Amino acid sequence: MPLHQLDDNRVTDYSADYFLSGALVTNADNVIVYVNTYFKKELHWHCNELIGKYIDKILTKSSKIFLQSYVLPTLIHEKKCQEMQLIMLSAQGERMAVTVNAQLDEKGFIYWSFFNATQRDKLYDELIKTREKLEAQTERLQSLASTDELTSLLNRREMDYRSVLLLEQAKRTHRSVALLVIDIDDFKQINDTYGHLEGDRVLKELGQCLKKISRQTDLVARYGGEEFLIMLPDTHSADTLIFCQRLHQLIAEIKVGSEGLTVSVGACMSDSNSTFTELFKHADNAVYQAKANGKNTTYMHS
Ligand SMILES: Nc1nc2c(ncn2[C@@H]2O[C@H](COP(=O)(O)OP(=O)(O)OP(=O)(O)O)[C@@H](O)[C@H]2O)c(=O)[nH]1
Repeated sequence: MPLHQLDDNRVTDYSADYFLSGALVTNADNVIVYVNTYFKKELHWHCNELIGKYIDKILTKSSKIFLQSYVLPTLIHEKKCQEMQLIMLSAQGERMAVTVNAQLDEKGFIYWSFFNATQRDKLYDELIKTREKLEAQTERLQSLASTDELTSLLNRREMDYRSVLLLEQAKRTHRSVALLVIDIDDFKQINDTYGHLEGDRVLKELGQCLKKISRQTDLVARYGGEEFLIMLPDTHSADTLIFCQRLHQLIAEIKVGSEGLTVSVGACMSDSNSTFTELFKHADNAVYQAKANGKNTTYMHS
């Protein structure tokens, strides 16, 4: 324990034992030659259990690997290493997260200081948990803001947003896009006859059916009460009509009483100048035409 004599004969003890951090010295063979009493007080090591042993003794397996692969080479190269994160072991094998600074002298001795980082790690863990919670909440809010509650399809706002992006992409790649407006036939009558809950069940099943028939890249939305939209990228008019035929067949499998559900579909194809507003207008007019043609059919805008 070094004692320092002041000019006026007062003796002041500046021992490293008073520091609230571990101080340790290793020689050129990585053997411990000095430890302060922090190792006894906080980690319950007896001095003689450590002096003469390799520094590995107080480190976990992964910290030993880090020591050999990074810390020692860095010390040789740069003479010092700062704020490294290691896990130290107590005499009973308990783990303690530590921040380590180390300095190499010209004789090969390394002067290590270990700071307890448990509190910091706890705080860090809490911050990570809080961030994960916030991310999950944000995801949920984003999903709520973009999907229709009843059918889980895209809602109108999300469809308006995504359709513009999809059309821009189609223009860049010179591909055509089909827009379908799907309107349930006589839905008011379904509600009036079977009640609103049954009407909701029909909307839900139709939503699932549209999702099932569509590709991952298609946009499928509930756009209004009983009006649905599908946007098919990279699709030509012949394929669109085949798609609509299948759509009518599949939708007929949804039963309302003893009858199969029917829809009227208005379809239109994009060209290189189409905007979503124009396409929607054409497809919407086409639905009216399909209704005027007796319902349960598709009308393609030309
Ligand atoms: N159950 C239920 N009904 C809804 C919902 N949104 C809208 N509707 C009903 O959908 C019906 C639409 O009726 P109309 O616009 O007259 O259309 P329609 O009866 O399908 O007639 P056509 O379009 O000519 O075939 C109305 O009765 C609305 O109340 C909903 O979320 N749930």
